[in-house]
Amino acid sequence: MTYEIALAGNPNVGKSTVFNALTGLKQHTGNWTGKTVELCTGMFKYRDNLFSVTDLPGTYSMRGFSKEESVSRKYLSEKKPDCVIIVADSNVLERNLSYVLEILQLQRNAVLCLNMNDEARRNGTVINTEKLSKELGIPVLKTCAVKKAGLDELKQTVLNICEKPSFSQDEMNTDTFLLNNALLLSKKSKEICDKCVSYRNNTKRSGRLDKILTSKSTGIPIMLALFALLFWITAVGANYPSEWLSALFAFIKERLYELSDCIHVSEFLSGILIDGVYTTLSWVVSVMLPPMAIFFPLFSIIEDSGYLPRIAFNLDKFFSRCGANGKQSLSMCLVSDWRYLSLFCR
Ligand SMILES: Nc1nc2c(ncn2[C@@H]2O[C@H](COP(=O)(O)OP(=O)(O)OP(=O)(O)O)[C@@H](O)[C@H]2O)c(=O)[nH]1
Ligand SMILES: [Mg+2]
Repeated sequence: MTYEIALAGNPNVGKSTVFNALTGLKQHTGNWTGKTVELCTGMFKYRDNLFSVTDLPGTYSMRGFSKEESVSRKYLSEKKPDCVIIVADSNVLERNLSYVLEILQLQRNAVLCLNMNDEARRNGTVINTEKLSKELGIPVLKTCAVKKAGLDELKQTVLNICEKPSFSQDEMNTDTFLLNNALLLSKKSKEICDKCVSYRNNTKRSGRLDKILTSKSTGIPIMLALFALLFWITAVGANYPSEWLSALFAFIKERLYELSDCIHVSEFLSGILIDGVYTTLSWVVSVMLPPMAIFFPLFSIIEDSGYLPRIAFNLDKFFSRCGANGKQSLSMCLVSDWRYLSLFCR
């Protein structure tokens, strides 16, 4: 049999990582929001069944109007896949649950995949999957997609749902189903989490840190200071290796002149090769390589720390005034930082 399944959930919860782990493809992943912007489909085989998986762009609600939001909403409401894998970040389940509840309004043949279980365990967040499953009326399981943990159980659960769906598409249009939905939605995310999730103190500490990094008074100054520091370290730090590389290339250039004299290369040819090709290449390498070698590792550290989605959140209000959204700030930041750096380092 061939079944159609979809991966849905909030941005940056690991949908594409689950997708890659299931299909063996290499869909773009990274620690900031809004990487997947279009539908991406792949296949995998499990117990003689073929599954066509669609990785949906991450969204915060069904009511948004950005391109990614409409792509996901349209797919879930019109395409009606055999099963939806709803991916949630176990560390911030309460925040993720409102979208889970919205998806369940449209599609009950679903499984909740509590991803990033490794981090949740480290932070002391304990989720009672049985209770949560009862509350939501769908299977719930824990995964760690980067380590491919929990994926066999996920595939088996998906197969069970596809073979024996809890609701047929017709049933999902009946009054009983709609009443059931109303009951489910009447719970708020907090009420469900209070029953099913317990936290250790450091989760509260990280919540406090989150407030500082995203509050109006401190969020923007911290962000500006951090980027100024990043820019300064890159620009100033790159000058030293740039000078060393220039000196090294100048030394090699002298040797190349000597070599061309020695083997009697014509002035015209040595002009093209040494003054043209070699000098241009060595100039580009000595000017561009050092800032790149400093900027990108530093940016990766910031990415790994999970700060980028906070930047997107902080800037969302400003960007929305010109019809854009906060997620675009990251690509703009990368491009503009890079342009200024290459001018500055010259
Ligand atoms: N620690 C940990 N990190 C994970 C896990 N799964 C995914 N990640 C990381 O989480 C980040 C986001 O993963 P993506 O797969 O790009 O998330 P996404 O939901 O597709 O994001 P959008 O496409 O922006 O909606 C990446 O840095 C992944 O490496 C996990 O189980 N544990
Ligand atoms: Mg993605």
